[in-house]
Amino acid sequence: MSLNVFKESNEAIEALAKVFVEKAKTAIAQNNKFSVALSGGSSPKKLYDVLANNYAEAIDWTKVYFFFGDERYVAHDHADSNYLLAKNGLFDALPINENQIFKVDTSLDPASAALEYQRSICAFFDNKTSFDLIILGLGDDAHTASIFPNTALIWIDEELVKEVYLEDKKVYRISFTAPLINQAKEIAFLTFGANKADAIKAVLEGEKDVEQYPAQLIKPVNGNLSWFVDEAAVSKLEKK
Ligand SMILES: O=C1O[C@H](COP(=O)(O)O)[C@@H](O)[C@H](O)[C@H]1O
Repeated sequence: MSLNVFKESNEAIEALAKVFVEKAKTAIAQNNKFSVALSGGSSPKKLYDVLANNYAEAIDWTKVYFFFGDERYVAHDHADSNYLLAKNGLFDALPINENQIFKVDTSLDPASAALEYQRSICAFFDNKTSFDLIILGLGDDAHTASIFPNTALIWIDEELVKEVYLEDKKVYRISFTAPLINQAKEIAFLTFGANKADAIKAVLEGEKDVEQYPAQLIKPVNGNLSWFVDEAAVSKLEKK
């Protein structure tokens, strides 16, 4: 595990953008394609801007295949949609075709949407599922993707994608499970801001308690795990 700490969040985002581009170049050179799963929430917005504005010519974007580590169970044009954020920031700004974008079909019921997304992932990878890069965020409560504290999703070990109902928010989400995430070649957390300091401390230095801190589940089987954070986010860590 590598912890990359930057003074400002913008520097952490720039560094992750460089890793994205490096991994894409390597994967495209080796396999003629690059598979990446994007995170949800607000943190990736600036990353999309940096990739679209500074790296438009750096890689062959027609060979990049996009997935979503989690998605809100809303229509694709809903303001909460993770797909919509990526569409506005990235897909519309770069030469990316519809067939390169794997979005969750939220017109299906939640369980069918999860099953169908799993099916399309397995088909893309010909059942040997291993993303070149999975980008994750971290919630203030130490959730990642939509693996929230005290939810059944924490204990899933068979399925790759699963629906989850969040009782407090009264919403469904569709999420990658930890076993799927942990198969990735590269996993990168992008997390910044003082409001993440307790969660990062619990995940990296707290006692093992995946029920409370689901991001502790993220341990790549054969790949690499790295964190891109700002100083504020790690201000409570003992070892930096
Ligand atoms: O709900 C979510 O939150 C986390 C963190 O989001 P952020 O807004 O603090 O960036 C995110 O990683 C996850 O994908 C998302 O659905």
